[in-house]
Amino acid sequence: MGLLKIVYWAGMLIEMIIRWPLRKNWRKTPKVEKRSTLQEKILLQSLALGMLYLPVIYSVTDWLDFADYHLPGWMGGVGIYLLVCAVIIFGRAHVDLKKNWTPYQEIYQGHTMVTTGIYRYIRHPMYASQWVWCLAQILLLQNWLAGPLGLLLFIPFYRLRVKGEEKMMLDTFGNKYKDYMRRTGSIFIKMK
Ligand SMILES: C[S@@+](CC[C@H](N)C(=O)[O-])C[C@H]1O[C@@H](n2cnc3c(N)ncnc32)[C@H](O)[C@@H]1O
Repeated sequence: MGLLKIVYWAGMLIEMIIRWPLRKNWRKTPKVEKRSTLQEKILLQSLALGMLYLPVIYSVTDWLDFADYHLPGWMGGVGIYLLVCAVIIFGRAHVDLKKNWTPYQEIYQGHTMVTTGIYRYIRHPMYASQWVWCLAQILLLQNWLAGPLGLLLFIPFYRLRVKGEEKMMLDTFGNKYKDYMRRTGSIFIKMK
C-alpha cells in the first residue's frame, strides 16, 4: 500500500478512536427527540460506501484500478495536509461537543447546547471537517470511484442534514439557538 493510502487509513483510524467513547454513550443514553428520516439514513449509508467501503476495496484489491487517475506528487502532499487539518478539526469538535454528540438528528435527555470552543466560531465543525476530508480524499485516493465519489455523496447529505438539524435545534433551544446562529457561520467563521 502506498504512502497516500496509508495516510488515509491512519486518519480514518484516528477518527474512529476519537468517536468510540461518544458512540458508546449514544447507545446507552435515552433520547427525547429523533428526527432523522429514512432518506437521511439512506444518504448516510451511501456516504459510508463512498468514504469507507469503496476506499477499502480500492486499497486492498486491484478491482477498481481501471478507474485510476494520476496527479502530480505535490498534490498528494496537499492531500496529506488537508487530511491532517480535517482530523484536527474533527478531534476538537468532539472534545467540545462531548456527550451531546449523536450520529443522527436527535436530542438526549439532559442535552445541553454547546457554544464554546470551536463552536464559538462555527456551528458545524464536524461537517466542516468532513468537507476538508472529502477534498483530501480526492487527492489521496486517486481513483474515480474511491476518491471523488465521497464528495459527490456528501453534498446531498450535508444539505439535508444541516437544514433538519438547525430546525431541530431551534425547536429545542429557541431564541438561544437563534442568537447563536446570528453570531456564527455554518462552516466558515462569520466576518463582522
Ligand atoms: C453529528 S453531530 C454534528 C454536530 C454539529 N452539526 C457539527 O457539525 O459539529 C449532530 C448532533 O449534534 C447535536 N448538536 C449539534 N449542534 C449542537 C450544539 N451546538 N450543541 C449541542 N448539541 C449540538 C445535535 O443533537 C445533532 O443531532
